[in-house]
Amino acid sequence: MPASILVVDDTPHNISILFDALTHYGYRVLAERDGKSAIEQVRHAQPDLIMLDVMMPGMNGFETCRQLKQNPATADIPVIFMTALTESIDKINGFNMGAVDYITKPFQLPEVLARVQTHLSIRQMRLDLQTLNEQLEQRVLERTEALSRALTELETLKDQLQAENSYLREEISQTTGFSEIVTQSPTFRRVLTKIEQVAPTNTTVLILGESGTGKELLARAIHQRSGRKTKPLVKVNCAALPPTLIESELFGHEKGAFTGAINQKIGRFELAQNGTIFLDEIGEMPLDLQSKLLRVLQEGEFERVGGTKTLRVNVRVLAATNRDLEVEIANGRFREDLYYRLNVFPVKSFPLRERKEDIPLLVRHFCDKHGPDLNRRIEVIPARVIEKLTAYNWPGNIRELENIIERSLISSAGRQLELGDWTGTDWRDRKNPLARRVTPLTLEECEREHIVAVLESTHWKVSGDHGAARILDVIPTTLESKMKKLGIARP
Ligand SMILES: Nc1ncnc2c1ncn2[C@@H]1O[C@H](COP(=O)(O)OP(=O)(O)OP(=O)(O)O)[C@@H](O)[C@H]1O
Repeated sequence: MPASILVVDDTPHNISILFDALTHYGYRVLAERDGKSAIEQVRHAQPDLIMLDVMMPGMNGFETCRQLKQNPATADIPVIFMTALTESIDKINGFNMGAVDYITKPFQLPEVLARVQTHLSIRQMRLDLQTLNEQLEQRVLERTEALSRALTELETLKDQLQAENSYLREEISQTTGFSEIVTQSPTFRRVLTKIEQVAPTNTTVLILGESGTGKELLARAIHQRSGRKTKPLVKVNCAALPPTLIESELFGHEKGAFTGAINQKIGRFELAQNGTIFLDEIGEMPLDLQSKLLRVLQEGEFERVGGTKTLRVNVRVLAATNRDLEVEIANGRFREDLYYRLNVFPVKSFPLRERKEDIPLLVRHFCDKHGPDLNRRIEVIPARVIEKLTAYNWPGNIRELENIIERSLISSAGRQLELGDWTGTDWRDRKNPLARRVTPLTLEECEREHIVAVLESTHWKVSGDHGAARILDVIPTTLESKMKKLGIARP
């Protein structure tokens, strides 16, 4: 569509010149002879450009322009003023009215055409820009709406996930409250409650229980739940160290303190400063060292081996044993005062045979714990596998179960757990058929277990001052005949 131009001039001759020239260049030309009718025409024809004479009878060009610019429907149409060279007018006033240009009469047609073209292109560009802006705004609006919808969905999803998360956390903490300790046994849960109560304090805890029942796990849980958790948890296994080395391991030594002490050594108590020390197998601690340990427990003070300087430490002590310390005291192998100092808060970790309801959970836990390393993904744990595992008495407790599951994973090629060649018989059964039975124990089994435990604690010494017969309060020959009857023999 050709651009339309309105020419407003009270002189017909001027109109005619412009009409001819502009139509010649393909523009559509409209004409008016006064300001008032020009405003009418603009309103209804909406031309692309207005050429407006300044000096007109009635309403002059400036006033006509002012009124056009006041009306939002016509304000955007560019106005070019036409003025005779002889006329003295205030051109600035014209620009203030909103005009874009001036041309002078008599017309220099090439100049007129060039100016008309320029202003029509500028107007076209402005219109294009406006359309683009509108399209852009529309798109931004659409995107914002789409985004705000997506955001609403995300918010809902986030709320759901948060709810789910807190539910899961609650469920986990309801199961144990300790992410790494697996149990659903009410008895063991009571143990965990005790752990939870004592953890934030500085109290010494004595963890009792058979080997492999998770005593170390409980010690770690206490440290983790204490105010010392960012400080070290230092473990000392008293059974793993030769008695002669325990002292320097615990308290350190000075250079030259004994043959082989080439350098000064910092002991574990110093390493555990402001943290926790876990004395595993405390029953194995040599008697002569027990008084030194008692002093650290009571005063927080000690000297390095070969040293004279007294060192002070702030260390919380956790100890564990699978021995009956009271029997050890009776046998003169454990200091009574140390026992009372350690036994402030005893916690008993139960043997697996007394919490067999945990077997399915533990089996699943160990499949997940060791499966990835062995490249196994167990999805099915058959009921017959659980039944067979439950029928067993687990003398080695959870550690033994963990080993069996690790071994089973190796022989399970598919997604189902297989026990392989595991027969479920205790190696001790070969010597003693009585132990094959699962709990509850018969009176005779109970008697046998007790006698074996006491004999173990006396290193199989039957008679004499520190012998088992004295502890059991029977004469040695009676004990010997009982041992014979129950099939108890020194290993
Ligand atoms: N309740 C449990 N949940 C998950 N794993 C357990 C649990 N109890 C024990 N375990 C695992 O069984 C193994 C033996 O546990 P731990 O070393 O704590 O026993 P312990 O009583 O300290 O043994 P020991 O007296 O021989 O030192 C560890 O690998 C431990 O992670």
